[in-house]
Amino acid sequence: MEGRKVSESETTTTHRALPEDANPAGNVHGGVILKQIDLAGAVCAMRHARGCTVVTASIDRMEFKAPAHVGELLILRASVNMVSSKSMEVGVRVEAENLLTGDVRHIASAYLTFVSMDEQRKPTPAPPLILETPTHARRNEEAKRRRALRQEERLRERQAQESMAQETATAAESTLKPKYLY
Ligand SMILES: CC(=O)SCCNC(=O)CCNC(=O)[C@H](O)C(C)(C)COP(=O)(O)OP(=O)(O)OC[C@H]1O[C@@H](n2cnc3c(N)ncnc32)[C@H](O)[C@@H]1OP(=O)(O)O
Repeated sequence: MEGRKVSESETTTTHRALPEDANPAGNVHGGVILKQIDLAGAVCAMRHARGCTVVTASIDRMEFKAPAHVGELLILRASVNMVSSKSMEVGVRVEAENLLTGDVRHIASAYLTFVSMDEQRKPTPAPPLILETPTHARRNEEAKRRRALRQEERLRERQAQESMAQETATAAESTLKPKYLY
């Protein structure tokens, strides 16, 4: 499959924060920002996987570094950091621009994993990623480390679920058995 350059899918989207996006104090809800992150990331992933749809498989833990306020413009910049076989890590940086003063603040950064899907809605390979700059190479290295950590975490969770299921089955079996046999 032919590779695709990082610059071919880089995406910038904006969202003007309106009163319905915020709490009574005028701070934009985290969920609103998260939705915009997911949308921007999906556009970027779809541009990379052109011709396939994508689904969000995971969003890494994220922190809100500063509040965004009603009236401000959220600016979301998304780019593909890494492609493995069927999944892509997309990084999204969110800034808030005060349209009156021009002041811009970093609000949050997030890393999302999207999976490209074929017409039968089955995971399908995504085009390899062509890195063009030292920044792309650095982000790619960091993304590989995050992928390894994610895989370890998923394995740990699966093992914990399996051992819990085993304990539940054992407990159910012991309550079914009569306690005293005469
Ligand atoms: C419009 C939207 O955004 S949809 C919004 C919400 N998202 C969804 O509804 C997605 C629901 N989840 C699913 O459909 C499935 O769990 C999928 C498609 C994400 C993965 O399905 P699986 O059967 O696990 O697929 P499979 O084992 O073949 O893995 C496919 C790829 O997904 C990756 N993957 C699967 N689960 C995860 C996860 N939790 N986090 C990160 N990557 C994941 C795998 O590593 C693999 O990538 P790779 O080939 O590059 O290594």
